[in-house]
Amino acid sequence: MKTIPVTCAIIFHRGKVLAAKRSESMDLPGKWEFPGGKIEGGESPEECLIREIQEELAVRIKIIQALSPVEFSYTPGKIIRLIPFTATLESFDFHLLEHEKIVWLGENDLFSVDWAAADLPIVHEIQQKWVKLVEQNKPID
Ligand SMILES: Nc1nc2c([nH]c(=O)n2[C@@H]2O[C@H](COP(=O)(O)OP(=O)(O)OP(=O)(O)O)[C@@H](O)[C@H]2O)c(=O)[nH]1
Repeated sequence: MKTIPVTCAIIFHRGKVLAAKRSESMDLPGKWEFPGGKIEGGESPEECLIREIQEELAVRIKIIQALSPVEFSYTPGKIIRLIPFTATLESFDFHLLEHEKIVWLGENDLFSVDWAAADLPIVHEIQQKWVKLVEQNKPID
């Protein structure tokens, strides 16, 4: 069975987290996710995630901490290992280079979008740890 490692960023800003809607040209069109992508040869998960967020949203992030990875299969014979990290923003000028739209979700609307199935355990973990994560993912200045 092939396992594909995919990183994703839970970007905190002003007490909310960023969710991104996959566009028609992507897999799982119309589903919501945490932006990120597949690890490419030789890079660490953190290097992958910083690169993917630049490529998809044109912003720089600072990685803060790892959450629990999720393994999920959409297609027989293929497993995605989704590796989440919380992060803060180091630049703010978003350009949506792949996604259809983004929204910022607070604690009470975490489940208001149609998440990709693999993301649901991550959203539950975020909800459980919400207060601590908001505190730990505040910019220092
Ligand atoms: N980035 C990302 N991918 C996710 C999430 N949840 C989830 O099921 N996936 C799935 O993970 C797979 C890889 O994601 P991707 O398409 O963003 O990877 P990528 O940018 O490297 O794309 P590529 O296929 O063009 O090289 C896709 O099948 C996607 O649907 C998520 O929260 N973030």
